[in-house]
Amino acid sequence: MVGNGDVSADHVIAELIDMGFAFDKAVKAIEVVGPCLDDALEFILNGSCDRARALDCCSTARPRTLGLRRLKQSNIRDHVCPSDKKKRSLSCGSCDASSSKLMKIQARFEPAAKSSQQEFGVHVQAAEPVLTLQGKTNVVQPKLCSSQCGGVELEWEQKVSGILQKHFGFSSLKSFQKEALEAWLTNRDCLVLAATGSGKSLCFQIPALLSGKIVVVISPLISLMHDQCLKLAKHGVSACFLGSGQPDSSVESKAMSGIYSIVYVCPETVLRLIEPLKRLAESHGIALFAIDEVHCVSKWGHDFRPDYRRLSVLRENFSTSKLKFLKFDIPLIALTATATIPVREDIVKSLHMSNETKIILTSFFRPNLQFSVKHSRTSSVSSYEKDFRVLIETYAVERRVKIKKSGCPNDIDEDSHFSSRSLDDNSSDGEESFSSGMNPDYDHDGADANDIDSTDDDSAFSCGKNKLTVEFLEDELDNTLYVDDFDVSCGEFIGNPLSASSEFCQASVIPCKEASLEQGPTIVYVPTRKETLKIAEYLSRHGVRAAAYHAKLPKSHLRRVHDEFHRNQLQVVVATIAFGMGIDKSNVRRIIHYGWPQSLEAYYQEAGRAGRDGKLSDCTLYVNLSRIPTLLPSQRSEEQTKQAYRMLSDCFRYAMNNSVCRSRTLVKYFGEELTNERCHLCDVCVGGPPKIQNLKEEAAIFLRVVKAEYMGVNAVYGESSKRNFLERPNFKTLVSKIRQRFHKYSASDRLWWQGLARILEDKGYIREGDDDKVHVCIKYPEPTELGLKFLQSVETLDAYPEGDMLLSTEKKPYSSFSDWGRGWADPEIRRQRLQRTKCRSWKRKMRSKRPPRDSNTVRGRLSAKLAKVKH
Ligand SMILES: Nc1ncnc2c1ncn2[C@@H]1O[C@H](COP(=O)(O)OP(=O)(O)OP(=O)(O)O)[C@@H](O)[C@H]1O
Ligand SMILES: [Mg+2]
Repeated sequence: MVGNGDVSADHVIAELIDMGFAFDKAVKAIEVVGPCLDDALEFILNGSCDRARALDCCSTARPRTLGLRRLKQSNIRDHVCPSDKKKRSLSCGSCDASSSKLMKIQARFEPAAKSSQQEFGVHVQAAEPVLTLQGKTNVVQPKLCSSQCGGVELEWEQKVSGILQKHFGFSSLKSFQKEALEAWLTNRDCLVLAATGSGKSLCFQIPALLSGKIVVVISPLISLMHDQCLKLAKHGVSACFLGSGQPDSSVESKAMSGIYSIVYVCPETVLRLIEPLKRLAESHGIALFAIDEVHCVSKWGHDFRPDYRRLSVLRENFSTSKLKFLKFDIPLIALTATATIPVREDIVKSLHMSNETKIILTSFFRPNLQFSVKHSRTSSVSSYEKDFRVLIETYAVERRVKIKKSGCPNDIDEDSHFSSRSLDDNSSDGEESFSSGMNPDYDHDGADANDIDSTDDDSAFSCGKNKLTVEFLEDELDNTLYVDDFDVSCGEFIGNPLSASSEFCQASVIPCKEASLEQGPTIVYVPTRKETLKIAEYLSRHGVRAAAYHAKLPKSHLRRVHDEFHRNQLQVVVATIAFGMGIDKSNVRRIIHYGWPQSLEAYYQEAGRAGRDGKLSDCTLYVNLSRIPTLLPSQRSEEQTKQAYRMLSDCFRYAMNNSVCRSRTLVKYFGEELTNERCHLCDVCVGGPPKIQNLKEEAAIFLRVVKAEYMGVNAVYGESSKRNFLERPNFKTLVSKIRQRFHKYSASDRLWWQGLARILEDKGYIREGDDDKVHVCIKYPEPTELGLKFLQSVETLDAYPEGDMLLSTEKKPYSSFSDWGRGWADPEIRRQRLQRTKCRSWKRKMRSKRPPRDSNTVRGRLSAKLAKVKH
């Protein structure tokens, strides 16, 4: 029928697809019930439809939207506001004997509104509000009072277990999830700190299903809310998201009238909706306020959002003192995977969480992630060639296998050059967003004398088949994707059947180092937008199905990347931090950080996208160990800048360290001591630390020079004078002095001394003299008492050389300016350098010979004008 060119059927299918239903589902519905939208809808949602009535209804001119509303509301309302029939009230004596805990737990299941049932006594359990697998309302009959049938705990655990099986396909709760539920059942606020991918979302999803009341979830990103709503719909739970990214204006009023079990909302919107939420609390009951990714509350966190800080209004407005119909303050649950100890304290304080807040702290350790750090300049195509060779080869093998299986190379070839093609497709709507709001506004590390990094030109960019315009070349840190930055086609999700082959069933294999990586996608995180495009283009050119992702790309492109990534159609996404929080795809096998992350929290958060199925996954950090990271977001207060530098410094130390297990360092950063000494997977555990060295002689020289300079300046200007500090030589000058005074070290590398200074600082022998600023690396070293004592002692200084120290001792053409000068004497070095200079001047010449700009574009006209002025 559908395939026979039936126009009305096609029309109905199109409408269904518009509503967000899958094509095959729409086709099947039409085949069964005929080309009637209402009946097709009923068939999809309820899994059945009276065929005779369907035919009858097709001839009735009933407004389509009304039909839809009737279906949705009757289905969902039925269980969101459980009717008298669905409840059993017990005022029996057996209940009187129950403990106070029982009373509290029972209160959980009462609707907040003063309903008629309340007059009959305490409800033991509300009907379970669930949608069946077919999307049909299904009310589980309430059970008898728990004290009658053997224990409250057993009662609710059984109930949860049923919900878990039915909706999510899991056999049991994880212990931290159980603890969080227990806290909620006893009306306590709760702060959950659990590893990425551990399953925090269930802690606030189950209460909605268990109580029949509404759970309001505050979430920072629209893409995250969208993903979660889609998943819930798949699991048969009605949910929606609200915010400026919500295209359907009716969803908000529907949510406020209690249609959805779970309402996701961005912080700005929840602040606006306080009054409607109060009415919702009275009419339907709000079971819980969940604040997801709660580290955004804290100024000390890596992703501070000012609106998150104002969420204390939830406690202020939804407490018994404000709302007389409440029996207890509506509990808050706050969840994050990346909060250091100061951040946790800040969260509890700023959200006005109660003094009895239950803190659930699980291990941050991810046993299936193998961490490693590699040195790379990360800025040139030659680095890409070196660093992405294995990745390209891996996917090439995958392609070959696919071609062999399908026997049709064309199918697969079509997918290459993905990123370029996708961007081209969107060029029209993307143009505006690319050219607006981009400030090349970040601190560059002043390349110092010893840095021999050759800056790359844009040749890699312009020589590709699909040229990218200059509008793509902005170089700013990405803004995190705020709610407004991402629009989605629908925001309303009604439960769909749970697929039998649930991708959420977790594998519980604990990988060992011998295991090899399975096939799966990769996310490459880069610090700037420009690099997302450069690298995606590079990978596409080498046959990898790769796409770029950053907040300023066209929304349609971002949507497509999300979509294709989740459907395994993309092999690599090259992204800024905008593709971080909440990406929950089970089989991500590799996370590559290509450049310095802004903090270890951000790093761990992004690395946490890997291996969510529990299988071995790789997290590699490629950074230029010869450069101090200084890339910071613009528009920060002085205090925030200091904090940002502190976080960068922690990152820098993490990468430089090569003697302590990486996982150990990472979890320690979040205040956890790994029970095992090592993870047995990271590069340090597998490759072992470098050879320990006695650095006494160098340490003594360094301390002596620092002491002499420090004393000298103090002697001239007095100890506490401001001038004293300004006159003090900085680290670079100190190294020059060492080179001048000690012949043995005349050709030594500054990087080596930088590593030594860090070791001395860690030991407490020197300190930073500049108290006004935070530096990633010590800038004005000052000797400490301990350092001066060490100078007098015969103590040795045994230490592992760090990343920069090892790098500086690796063979390289020259290690200092003097060596560089000497290099000209070597004919081979001279030839190479002259070759490079020739190449540069040739490129300059070619640039000047570029064809005239297109007079149809603003840029073209402007450059023509400029050329005129020059002449
Ligand atoms: N009890 C459980 N048993 C098995 N799998 C579970 C359980 N709870 C959650 N999961 C699975 O764990 C995965 C991660 O869940 P979720 O997205 O809630 O993680 P998260 O802790 O919020 O991670 P992130 O910090 O990255 O947001 C999901 O795919 C989910 O299916
Ligand atoms: Mg989460």
